Amino acid sequence: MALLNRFNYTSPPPLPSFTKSPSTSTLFTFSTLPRNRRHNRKFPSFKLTATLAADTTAGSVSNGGQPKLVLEVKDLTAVISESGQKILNGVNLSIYEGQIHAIMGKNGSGKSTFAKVLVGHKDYEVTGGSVVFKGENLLEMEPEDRSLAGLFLSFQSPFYGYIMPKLEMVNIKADFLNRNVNEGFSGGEKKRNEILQLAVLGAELAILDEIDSGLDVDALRDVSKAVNALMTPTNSVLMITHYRRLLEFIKPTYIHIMDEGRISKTGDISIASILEKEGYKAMSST
Ligand SMILES: Nc1ncnc2c1ncn2[C@@H]1O[C@H](COP(=O)(O)OP(=O)(O)OP(=O)(O)O)[C@@H](O)[C@H]1O
Repeated sequence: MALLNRFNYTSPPPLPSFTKSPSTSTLFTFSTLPRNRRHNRKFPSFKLTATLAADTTAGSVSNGGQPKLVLEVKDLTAVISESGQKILNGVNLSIYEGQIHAIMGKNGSGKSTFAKVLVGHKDYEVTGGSVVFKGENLLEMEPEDRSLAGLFLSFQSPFYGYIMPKLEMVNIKADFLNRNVNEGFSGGEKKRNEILQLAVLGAELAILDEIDSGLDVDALRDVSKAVNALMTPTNSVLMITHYRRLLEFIKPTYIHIMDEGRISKTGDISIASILEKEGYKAMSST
């Protein structure tokens, strides 16, 4: 029985606690949507094996005591457009300003699909649920409109003066500017380049899909440093990873486990430690 795939939006739960020792392309979501933020104080709660309850407002910024909701995903279901195969089976997730959320999960559990659905990738069709991004109904927007609204942006033509300090921050040599984006870059350099996009564009919500894949330890440190340096009280990050080492560099407010197209568990960094020691069987909902 899945114990954690249900959200209770009725009352603010206590802080997370555990009672049990219990692939793809990289993309970014950039938000420059109008500031008609909704001050929504609905909090999800969860149950993990014995007891886990997560107040996902932890780590969020309080302006006048009111955490600001950046992304609210409710019961999101989606299929592959071509085949109709169901991939997302009711994703629920709330991200508040200043938070870093990590999604982990077995291969094929739907992590990247979730990320792509958020940016309106044409391969997927949303069949149910809702996604509110800073008060806007994301699902009503065409992918182009999401891009125009700042949801997805591909870095094309840098403004030299503006990005020089950013280049330094992510440890990229200035000759980068003389090359076309991603032309002649190694895998690790591409990752740094992608983080540079994030640096330049100042994403408010960045979705980082396996930014740790293919990076050597120095590059991982650089990339993580850049992400951390970009965090402000109003920035948020949703990162997908298989490995705890990234989470040691970029410390998540919450870790979610995706299983068969839904978030089945939520907790703190200890989830990653358990995963590393025991594998996903330790996350089994039985
Ligand atoms: N465009 C597509 N066409 C066909 N199948 C797809 C497509 N996109 C996703 N899938 C399938 O949907 C399932 C979920 O894929 P997804 O890439 O979201 O998983 P994931 O959790 O990111 O996996 P990994 O950890 O290996 O990156 C997989 O079985 C995958 O083969």
